[in-house]
Amino acid sequence: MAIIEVNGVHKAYAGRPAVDGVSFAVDEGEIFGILGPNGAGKTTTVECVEGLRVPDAGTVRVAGLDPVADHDRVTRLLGAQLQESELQPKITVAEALELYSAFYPDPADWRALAERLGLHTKYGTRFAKLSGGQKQRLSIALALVGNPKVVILDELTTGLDPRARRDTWKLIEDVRDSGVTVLLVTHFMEEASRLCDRVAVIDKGKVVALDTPSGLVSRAGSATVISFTPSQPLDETELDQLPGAVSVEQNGGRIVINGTDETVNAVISLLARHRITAHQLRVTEATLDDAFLDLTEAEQAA
Ligand SMILES: Nc1ncnc2c1ncn2[C@@H]1O[C@H](COP(=O)(O)OP(=O)(O)OP(=O)(O)O)[C@@H](O)[C@H]1O
Repeated sequence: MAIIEVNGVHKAYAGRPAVDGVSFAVDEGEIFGILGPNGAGKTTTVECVEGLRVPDAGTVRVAGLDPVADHDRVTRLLGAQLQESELQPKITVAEALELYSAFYPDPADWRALAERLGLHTKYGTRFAKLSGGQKQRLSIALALVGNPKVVILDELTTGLDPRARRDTWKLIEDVRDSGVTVLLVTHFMEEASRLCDRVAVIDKGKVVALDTPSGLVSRAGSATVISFTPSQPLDETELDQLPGAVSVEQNGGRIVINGTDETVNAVISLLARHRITAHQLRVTEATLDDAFLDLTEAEQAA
């Protein structure tokens, strides 16, 4: 069942469209990613979901409620991550958790939450003295303190080192496993691949693709790249006719074929048939990075 429904949302700033007919639905219990280049309209979209911006056209529903007309009720269902600048540098971890839990009618036990997020040894530490990873954990704790059904996390791991980023991913999985739906805005392909059940790729205010991370990868024009240097020249027509081959390039004796798994098997049979040896045979799989570039490049070139 969809807990967030965004339908044909448009939002312009001073006549310039930032969000241009965006639609998607987030199912209860999933981690749904919004991925896109800078300025694509991701933040504006989630601000419409939070009721912080009013769409010029289209509708948004959170658990069936309008985030603008039913703002108070929606605020109780949604936990949003704070921007760093929204916390006073001198506030301590315990003070921030206690203060924010007082904003909600039915808050979580903030001490249990702090323990779950590994913040219980930092109660007396001022916000300004926390490490980047600890600040992120506090912002997640504050997003969860109101016992939300949905948590919205925007650029969660930007600026974190690889270990802190991985720790944060584990936390997000734990949050989802506890029954909270997660809407995650990210620039990181690895983060989207690892965490998200489904991803909407937004570019220039439009959803250019919506699929599982592996679905997006397999849609990329060239899911598998096969390259090798044959011991003897190969007939180009035969290469072009390989099943699944999207493109074949020959450069200085090296052959590079964009294709599929099926193409890999066909290349091996072709080589065996002609008794040709392949030197430095490499088969690489496309990643979400490739899919993202494929999906957004056409637009950039336009
Ligand atoms: N308050 C505003 N006033 C005017 N223009 C804005 C405002 N907020 C965003 N924009 C413009 O709207 C477009 C979309 O911005 P938005 O912040 O939604 O994109 P984003 O995908 O979240 O980008 P980023 O990844 O860089 O945070 C951009 O061109 C941006 O410059």
